[in-house]
Amino acid sequence: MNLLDGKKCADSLVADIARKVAGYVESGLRKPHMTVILVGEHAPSESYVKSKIKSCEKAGFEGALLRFPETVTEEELLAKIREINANPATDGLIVQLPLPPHINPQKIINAIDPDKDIDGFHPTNFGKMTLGQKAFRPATAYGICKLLQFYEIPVWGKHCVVIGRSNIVGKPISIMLANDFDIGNATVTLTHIETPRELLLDETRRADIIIVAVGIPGFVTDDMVKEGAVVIDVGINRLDDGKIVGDVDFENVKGKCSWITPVPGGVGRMTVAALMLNTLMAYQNNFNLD
Ligand SMILES: Nc1nc2c(c(=O)[nH]1)N[C@@H](CN(C=O)c1ccc(C(=O)N[C@@H](CCC(=O)O)C(=O)O)cc1)CN2
Repeated sequence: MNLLDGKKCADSLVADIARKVAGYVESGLRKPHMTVILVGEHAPSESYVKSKIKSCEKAGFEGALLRFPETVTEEELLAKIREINANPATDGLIVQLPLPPHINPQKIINAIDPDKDIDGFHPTNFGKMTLGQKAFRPATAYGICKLLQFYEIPVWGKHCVVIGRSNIVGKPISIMLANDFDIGNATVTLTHIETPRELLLDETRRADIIIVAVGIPGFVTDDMVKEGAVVIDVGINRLDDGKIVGDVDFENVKGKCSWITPVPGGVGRMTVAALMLNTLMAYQNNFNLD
């Protein structure tokens, strides 16, 4: 079993970005700028946002965190988004999810200028990504592709089974793996927690690559995995004792895999690195750079 080290890969990507940014700044351009909107006091979101701002510093970006109380109205949030959309000094804007129940997340995402939508969640970017056009790609899915590329894990012609159909992970990674550009050309089955158990087992036991994002600790067990498979765990589950575990029963599954991501230290790290790649792209688009 080999570990897919998300920290190592993310550090390498961010160091590459920092070198490029240093060159742009030396030539007289301003730094890339990312704005993060955080609503409320959701503890995991606090930690993710902190790591995004820290990563901005490492990449040579300016990162601004805008905090709103839990009670902020949808209209107040939309007004702030419109203001940032109109500000040419901001290259990328994200609204950290989840949002409080009184705010419709899709309405918020739809309000972000697609040219600043570094999360790649806006329907324009999602559609372009699906059609194979240049677009911001959802960061977790993009990060998984970068991790597979970093470790030179072949995807072409492989049978991939994705478990979980969320808009931010399951759907985009299925599309990206199946597309005939980028990392793609895999044969992909998209399953989810409603998939009948027998059907799910039938698929996962034949899978060369399993990607799971269901938010259920230990969901993927060793009997579901073929010898030599690659297992990508997107889950981040906080147990009562404070421990963070993924959706894979890591201790029992690892012996069967050729490659596996740890949690923490796997896909989560790549999510933040891929967001930095998208921010760099937004900046390069703004200044017509390569
Ligand atoms: N606007 C967005 N909201 C959310 C996204 C997103 O991509 N855009 N994804 C998730 C949360 N997320 C990024 O925002 C995220 C999740 C996990 C990690 C991470 O580094 N995890 C660490 C462990 C975490 C810990 O110790 O607390 C790891 O896996 O090593 C980063 C970002 C939902 N919301």
